[in-house]
Amino acid sequence: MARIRDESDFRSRPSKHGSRPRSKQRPEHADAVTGLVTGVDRGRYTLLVEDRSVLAMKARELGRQRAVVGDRVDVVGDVTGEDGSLGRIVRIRERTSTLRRTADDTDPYERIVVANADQLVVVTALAQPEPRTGMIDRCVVAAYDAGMDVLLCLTKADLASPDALRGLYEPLGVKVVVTQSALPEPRDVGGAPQGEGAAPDDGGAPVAQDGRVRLARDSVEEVRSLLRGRTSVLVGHSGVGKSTLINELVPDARRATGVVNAVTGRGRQTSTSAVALPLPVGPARDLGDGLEAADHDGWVIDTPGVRSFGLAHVEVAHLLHAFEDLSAVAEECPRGCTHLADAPDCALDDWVAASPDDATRAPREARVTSFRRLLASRSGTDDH
Ligand SMILES: Nc1nc2c(ncn2[C@@H]2O[C@H](COP(=O)(O)OP(=O)(O)OP(=O)(O)O)[C@@H](O)[C@H]2O)c(=O)[nH]1
Ligand SMILES: [Zn+2]
Repeated sequence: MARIRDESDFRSRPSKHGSRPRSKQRPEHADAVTGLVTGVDRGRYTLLVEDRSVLAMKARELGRQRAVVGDRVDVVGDVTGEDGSLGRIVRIRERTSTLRRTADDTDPYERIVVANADQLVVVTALAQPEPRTGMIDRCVVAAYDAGMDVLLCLTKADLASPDALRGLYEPLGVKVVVTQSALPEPRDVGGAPQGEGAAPDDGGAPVAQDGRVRLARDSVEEVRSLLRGRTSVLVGHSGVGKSTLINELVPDARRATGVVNAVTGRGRQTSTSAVALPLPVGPARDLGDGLEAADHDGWVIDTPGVRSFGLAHVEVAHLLHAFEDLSAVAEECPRGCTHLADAPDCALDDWVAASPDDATRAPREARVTSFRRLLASRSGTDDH
């Protein structure tokens, strides 16, 4: 069978300096199998290979290349997934997308956060904590720059209205979905509320065993329908309800992340590593003991450590390409135009001014204003 040559052909040539004989498979890695990186923790990778969870490390020949969650990799060695087994990652497949963030105060490196994802889900509470548009803007910029779609998931709609935020982001083509806590269930007269889903005595929203509120079922299923068949990265500030949502979408999240925990031997997953969870096709599905490929339809990637995106690496021209209409208009801009509100003779202003009627002007204006907000957020200082 013909085999495509790639960099591993080069890397596995015998060294001029060493005379150590190569093992039989090494030059070709003909026995390599493909896996999906679902977790990374301190140099140990959790992979899904067929329907097995396999632990692996990087082969030396990968050099400084780093695999990240979402990567497809070729792995050799012990890929049984049995206790104590360890495979070796010999190749990282070409990525269809890379979600990056620039170095910031707390992290001096530019990092690829996740590979091969096609949707960024920005989880934002409508209240408690108050929404921060600066953070949402930066997420939108990072996603569009990576060629990913954005889904804005507005939580806690039982506490505040989503209308104002919709108005800010729908003009940018951002899809918006709204979740809220479940209404209190009518209680049996004389019967004490019991177990999961039971209403607390104050008549507030039902609370799960872990103390979190239960979410309205239809709102969770609407989110699920928007995640189906896709690889989605969820980001959000602490307290916005991201874990609550993930637990409802992937009831086995804890068991699934247990795969990662087994690696470190610690009770909890580290707070800085992303983890990919298989999205069950429906609410009642149980994944069983393993990550059964047939039982899921899409991946939900949780990023506990990512609270913001440094965007210094994002170029204006590249970002503009995510907006076809604005990109065409901006062809008429003076050279070096920043396209910001104070830019002289920016064609975006002419475009709004040239609206044939009020019904056209309002959405054009909203789109330009929102786009300029995104541009301004690249500085990374606009944290409100
Ligand atoms: N009223 C209301 N409260 C909610 C809703 N969703 C989540 N909460 C509550 O908000 C609080 C924070 O939710 P979490 O899911 O822990 O938030 P998180 O974003 O995962 O935050 P960290 O765990 O700090 O990363 C919890 O007390 C939840 O019960 C909602 O739709 N409505
Ligand atoms: Zn311009």
